[in-house]
Amino acid sequence: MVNLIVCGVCGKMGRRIATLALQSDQFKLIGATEKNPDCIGKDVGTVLGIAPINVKVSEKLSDCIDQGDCVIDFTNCKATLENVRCACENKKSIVIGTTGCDAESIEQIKKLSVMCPIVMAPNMSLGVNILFEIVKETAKYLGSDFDVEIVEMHHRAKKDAPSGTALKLGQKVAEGLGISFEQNARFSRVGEAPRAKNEIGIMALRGGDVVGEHTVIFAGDAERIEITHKASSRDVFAKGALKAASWVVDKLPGFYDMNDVLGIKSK
Ligand SMILES: NC(=O)C1=CN([C@@H]2O[C@H](COP(=O)(O)OP(=O)(O)OC[C@H]3O[C@@H](n4cnc5c(N)ncnc54)[C@H](OP(=O)(O)O)[C@@H]3O)[C@@H](O)[C@H]2O)C=CC1
Ligand SMILES: O=C(O)C1=N[C@H](C(=O)O)C[C@H](O)C1
Repeated sequence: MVNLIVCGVCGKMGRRIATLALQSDQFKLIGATEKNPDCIGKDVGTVLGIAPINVKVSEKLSDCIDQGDCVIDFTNCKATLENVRCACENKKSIVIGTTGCDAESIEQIKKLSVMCPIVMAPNMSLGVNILFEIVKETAKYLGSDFDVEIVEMHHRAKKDAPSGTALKLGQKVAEGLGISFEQNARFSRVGEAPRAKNEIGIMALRGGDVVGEHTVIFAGDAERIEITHKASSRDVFAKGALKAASWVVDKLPGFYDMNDVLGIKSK
């Protein structure tokens, strides 16, 4: 049984993770945090719309970390960094789903992983983690004669753009082609914008209640491959986050991703 703490429990992801954890016999939800003042201090069950569970929503992770084994964080990058620091100082494991972190923040999180085990992944669904490998292999087979464009669509409330998943898909394409992602990524093409060889285009669409859709287009002369993943429920991410929590809880300190959790060996 994993004693679990969910950070961002009143958010779209936090609610699903907490709800599924409460339905599972592998987890005991012993704590939760939130920034939204309408949630802080209330019983977690009450904010989830079920019977009270006798666990209050805290304002800070340090208020509830003691009894926890593992923390799951789906908040924002500033909060994530504070939560990683708190989890690692208290020798607890942490699963991070938050996206939109800059390179410097990710570097700080990696440094903290010498103190505690951390799983960080921009997408916790099985399908997208398989897609990462398919895309890398496809880029390797097709080579630079095929132009790669990545298109993602998410709900109107998403705060970061492009999605963390789209960025990682771009990195996988670059790995497959043996080129630098940073030097070849081209975001939201506008104006006079002829296509350079090896460019990896990334476009972000926002609207409605779209849970998460990613398409990678490989466009050649007179033929095109398009590979799409569509999530129609946040539960695919929430289940992946819980799987990561079960996996990471007894691991040694280190920085892990969903390939480690799912046992996917990247070629
Ligand atoms: N890895 C994956 O598989 C997935 C990753 N994500 C990522 O997860 C993150 C959250 O997504 P989502 O749930 O849709 O976003 P939401 O905005 O719905 O939820 C985030 C919640 O975290 C709260 N929060 C902010 N700061 C703190 C803090 N210091 N302590 C505790 N809680 C805090 C927010 O409160 P307030 O609104 O008051 O700021 C909000 O309730 C995003 O970065 C998203 O991209 C999403 C889906 C899947
Ligand atoms: O904010 C979201 O909703 C999602 N964010 C993740 C990302 O940025 O890649 C994953 C998923 O597509 C949903």
